[in-house]
Amino acid sequence: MSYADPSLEALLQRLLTQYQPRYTEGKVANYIPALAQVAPAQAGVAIATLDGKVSGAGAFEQQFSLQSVSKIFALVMAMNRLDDELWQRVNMEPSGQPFNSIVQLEWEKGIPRNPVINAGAILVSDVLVSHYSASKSAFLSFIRRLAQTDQIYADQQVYQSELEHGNRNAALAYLMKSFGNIEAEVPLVLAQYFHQCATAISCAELSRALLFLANRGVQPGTQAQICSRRDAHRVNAILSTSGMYDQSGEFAFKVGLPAKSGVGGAIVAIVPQFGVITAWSPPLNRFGNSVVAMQLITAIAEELGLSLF
Ligand SMILES: NC(=O)CC[C@H](N)C(=O)O
Repeated sequence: MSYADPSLEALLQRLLTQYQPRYTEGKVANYIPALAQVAPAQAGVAIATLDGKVSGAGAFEQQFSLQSVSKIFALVMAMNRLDDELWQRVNMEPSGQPFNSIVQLEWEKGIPRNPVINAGAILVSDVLVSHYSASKSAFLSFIRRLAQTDQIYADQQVYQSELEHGNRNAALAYLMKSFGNIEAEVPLVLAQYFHQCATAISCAELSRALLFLANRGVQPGTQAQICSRRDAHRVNAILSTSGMYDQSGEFAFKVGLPAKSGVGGAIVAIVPQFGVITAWSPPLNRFGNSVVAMQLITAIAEELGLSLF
């Protein structure tokens, strides 16, 4: 049982009422039928703070498709198994390209620019398949442990839809395999990646699950060391420069927090030493980032003075 902070709740409610009507400015992801069916006029927002409180407004307890935000959890799991070897196989630079771009990967000989574009995340999925037994359930157990609930599953409809329409991700995976940068069989790696993307989670659960990144790798409450302090720093650095795809520069300029978006409509922002904000609303802008979630997080960071810079 967690408690809410009434003043944060009032702030979230006010901003949600102000920004939710702007969902009409975006378009729900339509690259797979399972996501194209999601109703657009929805939004939720939640803040988990290091003292264990979770405050929310709107549909903050409703689950949505985690999509690219899953790349954070997979990356932490991979970092827990590989040290420098990981950073020889994937770079740490912003890409300046759409998240599923292929050209750059060919130029750069199968080494993805960073672990949060699709190519990099597929490589990270390869590390999980190769270094964890039962890697799909290991991923799910990791998120459940962090979110402190067993009510998190991979949505089978989304998973099937991803598999059936995954040609571009398959192209990225086979291209990396041709350069010798993927170890396992490509279908296994893609199944792992799509399974991660298909995770269904709520704003409240996601905010709670990522608190360790705001707390130098330690999960507040249990005090468990989820990753090293150095790796928490590294993940936040990558999210600051690359987490919002080719809108990462603008996001740093306007908000100034490590953040990650997903085409399910979620954006999560890490506020070191304070907590984690998750906003969700399905319609996306042309970069694949949620229109309303972007506005909500920008406004929250501004009102609470959360920018790191
Ligand atoms: N940006 C995203 O959320 C991309 C995830 C999506 N499943 C894909 O691989 O294309």
